Amino acid sequence: MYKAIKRIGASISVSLTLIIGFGVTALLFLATCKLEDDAFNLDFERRALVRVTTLQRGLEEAVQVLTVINRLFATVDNPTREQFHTFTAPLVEKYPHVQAFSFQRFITRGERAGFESAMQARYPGFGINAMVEGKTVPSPIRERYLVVDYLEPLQGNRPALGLDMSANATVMQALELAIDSGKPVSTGAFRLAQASTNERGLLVLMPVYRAGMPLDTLAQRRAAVIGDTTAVFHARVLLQRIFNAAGPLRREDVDISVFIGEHADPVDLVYRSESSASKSLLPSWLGYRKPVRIRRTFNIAGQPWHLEARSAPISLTSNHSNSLLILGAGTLLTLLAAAYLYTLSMRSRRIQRTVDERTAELRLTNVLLKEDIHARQQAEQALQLRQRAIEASANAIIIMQATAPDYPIEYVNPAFERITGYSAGEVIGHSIRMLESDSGADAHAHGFEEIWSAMREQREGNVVLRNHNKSGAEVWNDLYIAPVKSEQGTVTHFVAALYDITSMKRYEAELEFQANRDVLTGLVNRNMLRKVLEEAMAYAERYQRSLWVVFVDLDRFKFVNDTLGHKAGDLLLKTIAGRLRAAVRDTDTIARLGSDEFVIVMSEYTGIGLDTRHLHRIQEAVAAPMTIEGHTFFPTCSIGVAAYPDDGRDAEVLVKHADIAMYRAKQSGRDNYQFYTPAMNAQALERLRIEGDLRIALERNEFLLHYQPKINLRSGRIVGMEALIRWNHPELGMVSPARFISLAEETGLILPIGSWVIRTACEQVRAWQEAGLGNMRVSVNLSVRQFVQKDLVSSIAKVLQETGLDADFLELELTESLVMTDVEHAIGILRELKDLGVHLSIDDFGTGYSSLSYLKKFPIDVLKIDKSFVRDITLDADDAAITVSIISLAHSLKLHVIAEGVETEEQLSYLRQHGCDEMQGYLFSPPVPPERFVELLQEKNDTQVTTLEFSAR
Ligand SMILES: Nc1nc2c(ncn2[C@@H]2O[C@H](COP(=O)(O)O[C@H]3[C@@H](O)[C@H](n4cnc5c(=O)[nH]c(N)nc54)O[C@@H]3COP(=O)(O)O)[C@@H](O)[C@H]2O)c(=O)[nH]1
Repeated sequence: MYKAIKRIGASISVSLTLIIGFGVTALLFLATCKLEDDAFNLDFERRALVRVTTLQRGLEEAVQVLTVINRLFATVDNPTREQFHTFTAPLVEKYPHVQAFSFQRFITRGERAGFESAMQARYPGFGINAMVEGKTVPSPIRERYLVVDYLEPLQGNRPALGLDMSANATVMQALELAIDSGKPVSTGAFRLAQASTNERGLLVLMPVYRAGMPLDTLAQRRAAVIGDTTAVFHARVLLQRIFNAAGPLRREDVDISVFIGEHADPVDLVYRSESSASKSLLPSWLGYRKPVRIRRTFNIAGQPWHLEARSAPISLTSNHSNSLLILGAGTLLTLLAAAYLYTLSMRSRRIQRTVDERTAELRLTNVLLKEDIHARQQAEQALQLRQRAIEASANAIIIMQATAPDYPIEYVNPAFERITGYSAGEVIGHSIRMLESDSGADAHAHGFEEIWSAMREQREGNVVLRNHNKSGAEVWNDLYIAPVKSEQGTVTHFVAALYDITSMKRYEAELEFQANRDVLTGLVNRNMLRKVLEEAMAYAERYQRSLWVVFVDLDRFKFVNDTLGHKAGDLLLKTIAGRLRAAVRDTDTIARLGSDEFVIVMSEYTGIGLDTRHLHRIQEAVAAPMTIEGHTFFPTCSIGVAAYPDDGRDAEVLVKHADIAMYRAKQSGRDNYQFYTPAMNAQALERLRIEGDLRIALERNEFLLHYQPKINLRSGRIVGMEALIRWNHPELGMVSPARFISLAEETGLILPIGSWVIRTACEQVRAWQEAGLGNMRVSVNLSVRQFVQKDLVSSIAKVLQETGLDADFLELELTESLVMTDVEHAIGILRELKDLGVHLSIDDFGTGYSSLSYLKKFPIDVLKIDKSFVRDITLDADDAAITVSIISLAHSLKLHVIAEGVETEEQLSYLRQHGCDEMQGYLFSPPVPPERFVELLQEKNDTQVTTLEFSAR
């Protein structure tokens, strides 16, 4: 853009220079031209006027001469031809511009012949002639002739001699004027007889009157006229001679046209002088200036003359030397200036171009330089970025020289120190060998061998290393090594990337742990147990050894869990896990299957046989008292054992059989161990069958209720009864609730079954009331599932309403563990039930860990002492003490207290002695069918019931 502007500027300056230069030059030229033209015009005008004056003077002079000649005739009467010759001869000589002097005489028709013959004597062949179409021919007969009589000089004018001029109107017209005026009169132009060409001439006439004749009037003059003296002028010659005679007027730069007439009528043109310049073949407009014209009209002898002087078409150079000089000089200067400027401009342009080229080159160089710098910067930035990236890398980067055998370290990044604990200063220059921890026994340590061999073979290598950092902590590293080659392809270095995969390994271990371990206790889980067991079986098979699968289940764990919560339960489980670990051999595997179920895999090894002492050790370990959240427990466990290969060759089968055996141990009163027998398997199968039958028992109406009386210990009367379900199985006979209630709980069948129980009990009691058997209260056991069902209260209200039993005669028995599982929730439900009007009783009281503070909040009516305390009440001081405490506690809380499982008089006596309110047990009656219960009512309540009577029954 800048260049273009400069170029335009240069062009403009040159153009301006040219314009101004030419403008000034033109102005100067024009001004000078004007001056020169003015001067020329003046000069020309002056010279033209000189010509006009010369012409005028010449003509006047001729007229003067004519006047002189005419005086000859006025002075001398009828002068002779010789006289005429003598008189005119000097005049002819003096005035060469006069073609001839003549005397023209009027001759009448009659005089013609005489005249002609007289003349013929002197001039043979003479005749009066006339001019016809330029030729002289004998004049026709006329009345009067005006004949050229005297003619001087004759030479050159002979054709005119004898010429009759009377036929020439021009001549005659002028003659008349001359006759009338008595003055010389010039004719117009006409063709002269003596002229060889078509050139014309003129005559100046002056009348010749007869001597002595009066001439005062016109008529006198016309009458007196005899002829005229004539000066004959050959117009061109006349004018030529006049002008020639003028000397200085002979310049050829003036074109002169002379017309005998008032205007420049071409017909009247008698003379034209052409300058040599006007004869140029060049057109006038081409380099010639416009001619200057001077016109003058003057009168000579009554004849108007018109003269036009025209400057010859001269070139601009003539008379314009100065202006042309100026023009030339100006043009030259302008051109020089323009050329100079142009040269300057061109030079400037050349310089500019050179500068531009240099600039472009420089720019290109600059661009290339910039690109180079940019590329370098980028390369540098890339290097820096890589350097920073390496520096910032979370992984250790190590660069080693490819110099065997040590391959010294040349560079380590900050992550290296973070991972290994070694600073750059500590390792640079040293072999990577220093990183190898002394862990020869570690299989992963062999990874370093792979690194060394990779470096020796100059190839890539990758190993996972379990190593130790500087402080000795275990670290897992994933180490990649790769050779770094020079441009020539020589391996100069090795670069190693050391990834700290310790966390990943830990996480893997964690995952593995979670996949195979029980999170709570850290023991092997069910999944891992199978693997361990399969390995152990394979080992046992290979070495023909025995193998035990020991199923350990804590007794009453559910109680702890339900009463103290999961946290306490977890603590208990962890404690038990630790105890089991301590109780078994290192080679034994302990697994936790869930809840309080543990499985121990015991293998027989050489010198380490399997016997029941191992089981005892487990029992003893578990049974050690433990205190959790201030509560002391004496946990026990039930153990089932299945032996490989006798009890199964499959891991699952073995565990299942051990479970069955454990179940049997539970049934056998807990805190014992049982070895699996095929019979147990049959029982387990039966359990499954019961479960199936249980689902249809309600529909088949196979359930019935037995009622166990509750006896007031003061009155000895039946004051109520507990409704206990019975299942009259079509094949198994009467099935105890102990065999199916827990199963019904597990399957959820307890809800419809429990609902049936409540309704049936209410109907029965209401029926008895209506039958007049008294207003006794019936208690019904409520399972956990029933207690937590949402419509419990409403469904009970509905049953009461539908059966018509007053709520006061219904008592709901809830186990201690049930209400202590979620105390706040339990309190809410209990209050609702209480609001309904039913009685509430805590069953199995004393077996759990009821908080007294909570107990106070429960809106309960009765505490039922568990039969396990009653059983040994007379044998075990603790049980006796607990029983007494419960009675005392109940009373202090203004609750009734009832003891169950009373079988002996001693028990009864003890309870009565310590203020127990009621009792229930075989001592009085087992649970009995309704009909029997009616009989009992009738039997017992109608008589005074005493202790003795109980014994007697
Ligand atoms: N949720 C429900 N549970 C019920 C229902 N019916 C019974 N049960 C529970 O089943 C368990 C076993 O009951 P059962 O075999 O009927 O045993 C009861 C009595 O027969 C027995 N008992 C009564 N007196 C004595 C005695 O002197 N000695 C002795 N060894 N046993 C005796 O005690 C059982 C009653 O116990 P409890 O309920 O704690 O009062 C049992 O847990 C029942 O609760 C039911 O309909 N729903």
